[in-house]
Amino acid sequence: MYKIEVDKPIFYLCELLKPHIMKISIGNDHAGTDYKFAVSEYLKSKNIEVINHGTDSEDSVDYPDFVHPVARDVENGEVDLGIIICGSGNGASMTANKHQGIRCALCWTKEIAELAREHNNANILSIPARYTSKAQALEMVKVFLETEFAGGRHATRVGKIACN
Ligand SMILES: O=C(CO)[C@H](O)[C@H](O)[C@H](O)COP(=O)(O)O
Repeated sequence: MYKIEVDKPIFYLCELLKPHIMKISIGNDHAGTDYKFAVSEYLKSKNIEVINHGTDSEDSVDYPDFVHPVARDVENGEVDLGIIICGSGNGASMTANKHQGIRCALCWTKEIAELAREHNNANILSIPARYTSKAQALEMVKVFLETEFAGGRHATRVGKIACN
């Protein structure tokens, strides 16, 4: 029986070189407040710093007011990724994608969230709180943070998204 010894120094070096998601910007409208708190708690449990742009209440608000700050954080490189949460996710992702440096993905399954990172190098996840469970939302956040962009043929395509 052959026992494969993982060469420890190399193994740990590879782990160290993996991009660590250390800071996330998050924003939501009144339909996403409850989910925002659950997501924030999850992120903090993973030692990820959370920049919370609100809203923190369930009083009716206008989602662009809470999405633009997240998009600015991401495109300015102040955070690693962004998360926006509202009822359908549509208005929030439309708002975020108005920003030049943003590729915001509206996701409703963990598979779609995984592909948003792997194939599209998405840098903001838009969560439809009224159409996913909290468990699904947390699964999507987990896979969104853990999945790296595959590059290759996908990089060529992502490079063609921007229109002047
Ligand atoms: O599209 C939206 C914003 O991204 C969301 O679905 C909003 O949460 C929704 O439009 C809010 O609707 P409400 O009737 O004012 O609660």
